Amino acid sequence: MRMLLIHSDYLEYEVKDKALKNPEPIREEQKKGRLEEVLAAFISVEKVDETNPDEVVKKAVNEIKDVASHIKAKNVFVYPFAHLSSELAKPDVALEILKKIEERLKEGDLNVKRAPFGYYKAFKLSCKGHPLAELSRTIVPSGEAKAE
Ligand SMILES: C[C@@H](O)[C@H](N)C(=O)N[C@H]1[C@@H](O)[C@H](n2cnc3c(N)ncnc32)O[C@@H]1CO
Repeated sequence: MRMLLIHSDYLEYEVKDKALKNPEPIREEQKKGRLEEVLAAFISVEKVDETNPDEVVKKAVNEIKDVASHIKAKNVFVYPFAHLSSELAKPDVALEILKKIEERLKEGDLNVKRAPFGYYKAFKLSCKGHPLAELSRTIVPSGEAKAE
């Protein structure tokens, strides 16, 4: 899994079109979304994650919580983003993993949204620019060497 973490004044998105034949079904109110003072987690789920989804979910949640507490962000946006890797996991596996990350984060005291999966989306972001405002993380199941 590859994550790009951006601390932003806000993140807003608008669903434009289907990017998969069968995108995640969404309600009207999910076609647009916005959070203020947010840690945006742009996530590419990778093939290697299919070997142990539960472990990568746990590691991703820990990383996101750790960064959120350091930058004192109470809002997190889980954002499916297929552009951080050339070895993407299958969509059905990726969606399940992203849903689990959202659920686990919600168990804590963070306010969490997840952007819809399987769509082209317009989005606006306002990176804060402090030293911890732009971070990336590579997460793999243990026992898997990550080819650089
Ligand atoms: C396109 C761009 O504007 C938008 N932001 C986009 O990326 N859309 C992606 C994700 O929502 C999702 N998706 C499919 N596979 C994956 C995967 N392995 N990991 C994460 N998302 C995935 O399916 C869409 C097409 O790849």
